[in-house]
Amino acid sequence: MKLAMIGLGKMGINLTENLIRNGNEVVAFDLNDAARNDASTLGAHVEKTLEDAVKELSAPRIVWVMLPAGNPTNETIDKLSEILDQDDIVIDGGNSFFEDSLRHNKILTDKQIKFFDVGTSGGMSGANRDGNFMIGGDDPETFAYIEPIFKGIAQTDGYLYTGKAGSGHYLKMVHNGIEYGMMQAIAEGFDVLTHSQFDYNNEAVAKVWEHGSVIRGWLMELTQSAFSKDPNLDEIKGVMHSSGEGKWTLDEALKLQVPTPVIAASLMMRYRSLEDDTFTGKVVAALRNEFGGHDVDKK
Ligand SMILES: O=C(CO)[C@H](O)[C@H](O)COP(=O)(O)O
Repeated sequence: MKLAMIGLGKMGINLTENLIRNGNEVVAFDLNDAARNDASTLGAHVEKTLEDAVKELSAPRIVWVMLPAGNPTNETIDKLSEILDQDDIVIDGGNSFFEDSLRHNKILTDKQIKFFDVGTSGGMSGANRDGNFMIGGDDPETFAYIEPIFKGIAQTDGYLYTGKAGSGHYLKMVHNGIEYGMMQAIAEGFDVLTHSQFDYNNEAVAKVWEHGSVIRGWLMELTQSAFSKDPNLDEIKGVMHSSGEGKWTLDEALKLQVPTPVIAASLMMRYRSLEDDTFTGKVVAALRNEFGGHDVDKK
């Protein structure tokens, strides 16, 4: 099929390669010259504006938006709602907040443009080959029309049409909440090992856990990969940034009154990691000193 890829960052460029490898024709657009050159090298037809990229397509035009969540995606979808026609199709494959996707769905369906909110998992390598896609959208018939795209670029059984608009990004949000908890647990386990009386080799431990253990999986493979490059992670700081999905999952859990202590704690640990020293820590240390005479570390 022929489609436009809007956004050629880490995910968009890999999806472009995956789409082309699977027989699709890609018209690619990004503001960045180097990214457009990369896409051209991969065999995409590149254009310098969103409007020109869209003009290269024929009806029903399929436009895949692969931009950071928030303003870049919101502004692009607003613009697409102006330049696309009835029955054209917009796919948002980024990590948009599902309520933004519900709003995008309304803006586009008011103009009879079809919208699919697609959670994309598997990182850069999954975007490039055998990825994972969670696809929401109100129109199952249009999904059947675009399904061959996903069949080609996803791992076998690696895509799911989840029904109503918003449900794809909602599922990806919860997926990322789970991801926070799983990574935090792996990290805490290695922290215990590092502080223990035994002399473990982190990479060897990750490797053995990959082979037949209950906790094997891709995250463990990535753990081994990281330790193979930097055995004790001496070269990096323990600062854990976040892009919002863990917070959205927790917000939603609080709204629904569903207990999610692991995801909550994982998110708090990320926030904690952004601070060298915390006022909370000072207060607790001062109180321990006040009631129990426990030592405090002085600057
Ligand atoms: O969706 C992803 C993986 O599944 C992205 O890598 C996302 O950025 C991860 O979330 P965070 O940046 O908050 O760790």
